[in-house]
Order: sequence, then C-alpha cells, then structure tokens
Amino acid sequence: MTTLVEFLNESLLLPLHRYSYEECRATADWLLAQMNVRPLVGIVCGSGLGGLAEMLKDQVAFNYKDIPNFPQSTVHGHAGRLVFGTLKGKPCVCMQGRFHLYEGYPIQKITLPMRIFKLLGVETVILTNAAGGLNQDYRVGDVMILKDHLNMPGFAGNNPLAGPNDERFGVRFPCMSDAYDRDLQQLAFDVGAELGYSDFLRKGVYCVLGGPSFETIAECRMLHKLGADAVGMSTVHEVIVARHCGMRVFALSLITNQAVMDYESEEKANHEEVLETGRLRAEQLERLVSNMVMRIEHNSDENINLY
Ligand SMILES: O=P(O)(O)O[C@@H]1C[C@H](O)[C@@H](CO)O1
Ligand SMILES: Nc1nc2[nH]cnc2c(=O)[nH]1
Repeated sequence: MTTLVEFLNESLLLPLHRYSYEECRATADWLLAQMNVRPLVGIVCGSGLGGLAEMLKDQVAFNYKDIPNFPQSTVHGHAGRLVFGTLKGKPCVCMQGRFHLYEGYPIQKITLPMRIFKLLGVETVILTNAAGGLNQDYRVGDVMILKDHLNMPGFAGNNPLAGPNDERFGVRFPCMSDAYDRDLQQLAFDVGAELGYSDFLRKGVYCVLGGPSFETIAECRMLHKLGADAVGMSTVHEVIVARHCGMRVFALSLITNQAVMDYESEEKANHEEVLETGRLRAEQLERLVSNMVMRIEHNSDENINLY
C-alpha cells in the first residue's frame, strides 16, 4: 500500500523531475556513441554569447531537441545546440544556449547538462553569462570574473541538490566556499593582461535571482548593500551541480547593462541591450576563453585521443 509520504513524493515531487544517475548515463552514452573524442572542457554560453561555440574546430553539433532528456532553449540569444569540437587543440563541449528557472523548468532540469558534462569526462567547466552591474565602478562592457555568488533562490529552498542525494555524483553537503577555482581566476587575469584587456576585467560577486522580470530600484540597492557586484538569472545553479560532482569551475559575467539604482534615472533594463553588448564584446571574450582553454592543465590530457 502506498504511504502518504510516497503518495506526496509521486504526486508533488515527480513533476519536478529529478534525473536518476541511469538517465544521465543514458544521455551521456547516447552522445558518446556518436563521438570519438572525449571533452575535457565544458563551456556554457550566456545570453548573446553563443559565438563562443563557433570557435570550436571539427564540430559535431546536436540540437537539444534531438538529445534524450534534454530541455529546449526558449530564450532569444540561446540557440539550443550542444557543440563538440576542439579549441586550440583541446577537446571541448559547448552549450550554445542554457536553461533558466524563469523558462518554467525545474531546477534539476536546467542543471542536467552539468551532470552530462561530468559523465562525458569534462574536468573544467567555463560558464558565461550576461549580468547587470550593481558595483558603481563597473561600466557596460566590463567582464567580471566571479569570485563568489549569492544564491537567492537557494535561500528560499530552491537548490538543485535538494531531494535524495546520489553519492555517485557527490556528497550530501558539498562545500561552496571554494566554488570558483582560484587558479583559473588568476589565469583569466594573466591571459587578459597579455591580450590587453586589463582595463575592463574585474573580479566580483554574482547574485542570481529567478527572473524573468528585471530588478526594481529598491531591489538593486538591496543587492548592492548585500555585497553583490552584478545580478543575473543563471549560472549559480550550474556551479552548484558542477562542484557537487567534482568539476573545476570558472565563471564570468559580461556586464551588459547598469542596474538602475537611482529614481532620477531614465535607463530601463532590456534584453535587446543585453544582446547588443554581447555582440560588441564577443570577439574579445572568444579570445579570452580560447587562450585560457589552451593553458588549462588536465589530469587526462595524455588520454585525449584514446576514446
Ligand atoms: O543566460 P544568461 O544568464 O546570460 O542570461 C541573462 C539573464 C536572462 O536570461 C537574460 C536577460 O537579458 O540574460
Ligand atoms: N537579473 C538580471 N539579469 C540580467 N541579465 C543581464 N542584465 C541583467 C540584469 O540587469 N538583471
């Protein structure tokens, strides 16, 4: 006989679909069956930053709609393709389009690709996003290297790791004080300096909100007081799942607009400005990421062509 708890689990929790290890494995195996190279680096393209995927050589690409268990991209500026290839000789997989809470997907679904990355052999994840600048020293077009985050949906209990924990992915209570790899942050600044980008490179704290509405003036003021330098609608959930399963994480925000902090301001946040700033910085971001990828060392570097 079904207990009340089982009934509630099935009727309330199942619709918030959690993918089992076996389902993740099936998706990864489906992809690997069509691939002769295992990616070491997984890249996620933020809004308007899908051009990063075009840098990959010898591409094999899949539309999300053809990949078992994958959600669909519904946002303009997120193409909805998983692209495999090499970047400066290093095998990579790139999400040209990510999923967001505001699209209506459960948090476990928008973070599924991180577990697929892990099962494909990815060791380092590079996440990019578009964000509003809260730090008053930031300018539109600045690139903020994430050193930490504020997880607002998480404060309200919406964490991608909520629910039963499968130890095959990671521990029940993962540490997040080392979420953003410090060596990779330094590498970004070193590579950025060599490319002449120091003037627009920053380091800061990213705050995730659920979206899709942009923030009110009072909300921006509050987030700034809480220690956030930039605000967005993604990345943090992916970071948590990636760290849970032991991948190294690097993340950057392109500051696509100034968050409005002043009641006298005429500025209004809008998605078109977000995409336009992405277009203006695309080339430099592509150079920064590809030069970083070239210099990242991996445990499995010597195995690159064995799969
Ligand atoms: O996927 P990201 O975080 O780059 O997308 C940001 C947040 C919203 O999806 C959108 C708002 O313009 O850009
Ligand atoms: N929440 C939020 N997300 C963004 N993505 C790009 N700009 C913004 C912004 O100002 N606020």
